[in-house]
Amino acid sequence: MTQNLQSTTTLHNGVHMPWFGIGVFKVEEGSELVNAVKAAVKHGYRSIDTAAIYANENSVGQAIQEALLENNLSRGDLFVTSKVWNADLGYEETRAAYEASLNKLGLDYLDLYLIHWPVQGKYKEAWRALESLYKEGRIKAIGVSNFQIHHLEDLMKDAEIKPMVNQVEFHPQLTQAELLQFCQKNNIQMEAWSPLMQGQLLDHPVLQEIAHKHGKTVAQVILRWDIQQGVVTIPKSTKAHRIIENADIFDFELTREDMDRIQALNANLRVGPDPDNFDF
Ligand SMILES: NC(=O)C1=CN([C@@H]2O[C@H](COP(=O)(O)OP(=O)(O)OC[C@H]3O[C@@H](n4cnc5c(N)ncnc54)[C@H](OP(=O)(O)O)[C@@H]3O)[C@@H](O)[C@H]2O)C=CC1
Ligand SMILES: O=C1CO[C@H](CO)[C@@H](O)[C@@H]1O
Repeated sequence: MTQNLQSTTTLHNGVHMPWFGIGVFKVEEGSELVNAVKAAVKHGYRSIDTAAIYANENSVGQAIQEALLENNLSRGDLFVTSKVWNADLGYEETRAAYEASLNKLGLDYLDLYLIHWPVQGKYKEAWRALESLYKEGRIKAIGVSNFQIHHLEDLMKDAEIKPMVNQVEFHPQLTQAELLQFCQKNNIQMEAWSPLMQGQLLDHPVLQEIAHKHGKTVAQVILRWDIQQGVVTIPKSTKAHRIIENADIFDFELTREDMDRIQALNANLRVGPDPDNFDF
């Protein structure tokens, strides 16, 4: 299936989204972040995932500008995602939050803009704002994050445009089988956040055994497992050698048995908040 780091999935509106990207949660504004994003682009990454709440859009924007120049790329070569934070959910508020993110990033459009969390009673107005920006041609694709099946069903009752992406916590201990099936049936692209479970899975014996068999690292096995089952993945690292390592997953294939063994590690364990029970 996926051939290389720049291979894309086609969203239901025809937009091409890379299967692989870099996430930048918990990386503050500054040179460490700028260098990480630049290293990623230099080594072939084309997708960057940030959010207003990460408070690092200025540095992401700086890195994008420098990376485009240094690698002789144009804006259209990159796929940039940001997210509207909970405090800004509302028609006017969300439109204003989009402008604020664009300003910080120094961009005139985003490839993907997501509702970060399904705050009850708030996400439908925010979705209307995303739909309006999309229809005005200001965003290439719109989606949601941390939506469970019932949130998606509720949103789609009133939505004019179906979400193109749902970005959720997804790793071998939280395999989200029902949600994945629902999204695939509805042509909503699943995207994995904390794909490495924030580093907590790297010494898992089953994953180590599979990694050893393929001459790969555990991180590479997990990320390969994502894309082999049609899930976009965005591991975070600020270390150049890991940025390179994480992306080096296009020269091997997990067997059906490997895939099933990883799937069987599911324990419905989260590192992040439960979308049905969060309070922020
Ligand atoms: N929509 C949402 O609600 C959320 C979205 N996200 C997005 O998903 C992205 C990824 O998730 P995140 O929570 O950052 O966690 P990840 O699962 O990507 O894990 C990141 C951690 O693993 C370490 N790491 C990365 N690669 C390797 C490697 N090859 N070997 C060993 N350790 C490694 C990193 O350390 P180091 O940097 O030192 O290499 C870091 O500590 C975020 O950055 C963000 O963009 C995340 C959380 C919530
Ligand atoms: O993406 C994320 C990381 O930051 C937030 C907290 O500050 C999380 O809640 C969110 O899911």
